[in-house]
Amino acid sequence: MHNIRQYQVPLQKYMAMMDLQEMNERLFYKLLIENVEELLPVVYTPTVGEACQKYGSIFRRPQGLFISLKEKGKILEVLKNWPERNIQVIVVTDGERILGLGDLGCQGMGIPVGKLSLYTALGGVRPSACLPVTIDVGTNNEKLLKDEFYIGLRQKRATGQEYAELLHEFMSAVKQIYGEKVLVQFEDFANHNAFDLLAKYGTTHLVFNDDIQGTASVVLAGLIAAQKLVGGTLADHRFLFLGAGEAGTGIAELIALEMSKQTNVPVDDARKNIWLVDSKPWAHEHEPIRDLVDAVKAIKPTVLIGTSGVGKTFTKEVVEAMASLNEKPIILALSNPTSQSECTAEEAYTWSQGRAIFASGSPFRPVEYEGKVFVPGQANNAYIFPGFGLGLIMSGAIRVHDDMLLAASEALAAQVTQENFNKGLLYPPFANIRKISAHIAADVAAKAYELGLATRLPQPDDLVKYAESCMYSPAYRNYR
Ligand SMILES: O=C([O-])CC(=O)C(=O)O
Ligand SMILES: [Mg+2]
Repeated sequence: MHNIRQYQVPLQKYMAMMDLQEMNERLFYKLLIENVEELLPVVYTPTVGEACQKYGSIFRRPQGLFISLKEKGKILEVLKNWPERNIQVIVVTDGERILGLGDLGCQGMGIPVGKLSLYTALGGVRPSACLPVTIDVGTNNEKLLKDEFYIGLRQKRATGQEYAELLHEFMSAVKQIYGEKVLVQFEDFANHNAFDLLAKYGTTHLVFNDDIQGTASVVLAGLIAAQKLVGGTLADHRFLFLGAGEAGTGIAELIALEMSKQTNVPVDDARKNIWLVDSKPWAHEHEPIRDLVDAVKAIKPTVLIGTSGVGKTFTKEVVEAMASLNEKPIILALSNPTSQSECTAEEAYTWSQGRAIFASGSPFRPVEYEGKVFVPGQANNAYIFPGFGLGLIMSGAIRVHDDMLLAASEALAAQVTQENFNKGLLYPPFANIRKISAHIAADVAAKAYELGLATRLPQPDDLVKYAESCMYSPAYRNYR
């Protein structure tokens, strides 16, 4: 750590950590686990975003498997080149929508690599069981196409049938070589492909989309926890979203599902409390409203959620309108990385005179406002997906079910202590993340057994203990 801390520039810390991962995997994970709050923003959001933008010029060795259009018809063979056979989790991207940064083509590889290192560090999945994959169908990023250091195919993105066939070959090959229980996590695909792939493979494969389902689960956990701060239940709230993409609609659907379970109302009725700016699938009867401030004034939401990928859209006017409507406005600025955040923590607290309950997608430092210190929560997907994946793996689940997402949200919300609430936190500190992941894994596994989707039988008596016993630990031995 002393060595890593010599670097002032986050990207240099990132490169030093990637070198360490390559050179001494055990030490990499030991550092990451023991210094998780300090290193998470280095190996993951926000620094990983910058790393992807500059991936070609900081390239050292391939850290994952690239599968390009040129490998069409040979994907099974390509997979066989990977040195490990016993794969449990694949994180795959096509690089079209990396965080809120757009199309980075092949340079998106930093995301599967980073997410899988969190599967290991936070969820205890063995490093050798993790496979990062980037599907290279080209890029529409003109700057990258002209960049001498670009590492991918220099062509416009393949779409339509050509795209679908490559993805289908990949999904079939993966099941053929690694079996039915391999978890495939889709990450940072563009909206249309993300929804299509999840719908298409959800019934035949064990698939999970972190941007839709993981984000939904982590945000729902924060909202369940927030009820302890503001009182009442989810059904007492009105939600307004800016951005109806993967995250926005994913969160909205999961909130509606949870509300409908809590209050026994049909999901369609629960949806009436949720509004998305510019959304077709969620359209309500209402005259058109042009901008967000007017939407806030007209809808009078108690919760404002930013999932647009566009920074600085929660302006002073917007936050002030939320604060004038609510004693404790809940404001979630979820777009990543920090540059795309809808507002900063400081803006949320200052413009609401210290009344906002705020969380963001990317980390912000504590803020002092009128002598009081506010610690912003981070609605970080890393709270959920590592434990969620571990729960699927340890129960031998063969499909993902929405009720498992609800179980994960409730498990995470239950880990927020009174002491955390006293500081205004909606999420527990990351320092305890392995314990949190074990609890999430246990509850997800329990749900898999309950739904008849688990294949590891008999069901262990104590699922938390069992989860802990499954977790990889980078322990050093004492030699005499
Ligand atoms: O990476 C994160 O922290 C959340 C995420 O998946 C994204 O923004 O695409
Ligand atoms: Mg993502």
